[in-house]
Amino acid sequence: MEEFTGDGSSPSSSAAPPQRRLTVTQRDQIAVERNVFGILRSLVDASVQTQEIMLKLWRDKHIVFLTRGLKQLGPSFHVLDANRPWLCYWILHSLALLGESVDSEIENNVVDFLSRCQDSEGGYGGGPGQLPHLATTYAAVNSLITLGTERALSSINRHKIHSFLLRMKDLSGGFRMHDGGEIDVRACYTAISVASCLNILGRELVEDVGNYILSCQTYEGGIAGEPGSEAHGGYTFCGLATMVLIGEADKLDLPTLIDWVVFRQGVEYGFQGRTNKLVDGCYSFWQGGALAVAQRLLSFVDEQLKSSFLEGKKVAKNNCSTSSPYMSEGDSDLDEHPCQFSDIGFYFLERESGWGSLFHSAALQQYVLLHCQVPEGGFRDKPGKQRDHYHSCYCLSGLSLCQYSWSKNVNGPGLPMTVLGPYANLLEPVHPLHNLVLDKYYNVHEFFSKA
Ligand SMILES: CC(C)=CCC/C(C)=C/CC/C(C)=C/COP(=O)(O)OP(=O)(O)O
Ligand SMILES: [Zn+2]
Repeated sequence: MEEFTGDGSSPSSSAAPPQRRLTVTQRDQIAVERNVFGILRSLVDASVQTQEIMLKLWRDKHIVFLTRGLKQLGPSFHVLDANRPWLCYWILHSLALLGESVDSEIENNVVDFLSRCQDSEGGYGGGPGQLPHLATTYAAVNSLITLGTERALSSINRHKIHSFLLRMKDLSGGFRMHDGGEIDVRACYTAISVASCLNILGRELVEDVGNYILSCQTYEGGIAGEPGSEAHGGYTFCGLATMVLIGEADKLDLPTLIDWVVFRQGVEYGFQGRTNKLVDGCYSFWQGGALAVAQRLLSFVDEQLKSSFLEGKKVAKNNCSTSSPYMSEGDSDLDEHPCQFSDIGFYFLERESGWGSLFHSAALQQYVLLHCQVPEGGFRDKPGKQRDHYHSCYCLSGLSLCQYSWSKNVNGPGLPMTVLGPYANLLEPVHPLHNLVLDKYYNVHEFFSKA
């Protein structure tokens, strides 16, 4: 076989120092390898570009879809007629997560519309003149907090809402959704969340609600809507958040609850709402939110694991005590200072996340961006389903939780490594107990702490 030197000159037998020689086959091999390397590199580049495109958050399209929804809320809008405060919240909160604010005309329309939904005896109904309901009260209050202006916040009749919440309180400790309505964990959460944000949370509202929630934690570890029912992600979030807001999260069986929630993340990377059901984008918030809350409860989980190990049994569930582990010394006199309960949610934000994310947050972002995001704007439950405002709100809320899930503090910066896709995907951070954009929460906390 003819030989070639490595630099292409003729073979030489002179006394010159021996040069490394390559055979034709070797040269061909190098050429082929360079080629393959080049092809691989362009494939990798192309796939990075494709990924950047596929994993891109289509902000502008979402903003158009959401804003259009808000403009349709007028008197001629009859779809979801009893749910219009919800539509306001889903849309306004989604826009706030995207860092968008609404113009003053829309803002005034929303404030006027919600004022017409406010009952003269307190609370908000699903539309003007409708029965006040806890779910729509939560949606209306969160909408007004998200608007955040003086006009929006002062349109809320806090004292009347307080009477409405007291009227919904049941002897069991739980709350009814409306006069004569069902008692469930959703009602407890919406009542306590609203009272906490409005700085009207006192002992009379808190009394025994913890015991009611404890009676809903099931053998699986998750929380059901009512005693004896099946554990569900929506109620697990509501139950856990309520327990934190009243300072009693340590009474839940936290290790089992966390176990149940983390195993709800499926092979599709999304979360399912309950055992053996399909994954759905909205559980990115309900289940992801429960874990975002739980990751700040490390000290209680440690305590429970230690005591269950030492005692060889589960922690007693009804080990009631009135002092809250969230409060600083001297805060125990709650009867004289009932509004200190409202500060629990505020100080919760200072609790550090001991573990980092408890779920696969990059995988969940992939599910939301690739399978739930509709490129024309909006989000859906899963491929094959239509986009809607509810799924847009909870997919975006879950996405935000993922992006900040490795930050030590809730208001720490979103770390580039934890944002899947381009960094421009980064959303605003949320208060995980209320699902309000953090700045909006700080604003309302300050506004009503003077009251
Ligand atoms: C603040 C507030 C009002 C919170 C609500 C929380 C929430 C989402 C509760 C879930 C209710 C529920 C049992 C849905 C099951 O629907 P399904 O059977 O259609 O869905 P699945 O198959 O995913 O369980
Ligand atoms: Zn859903």
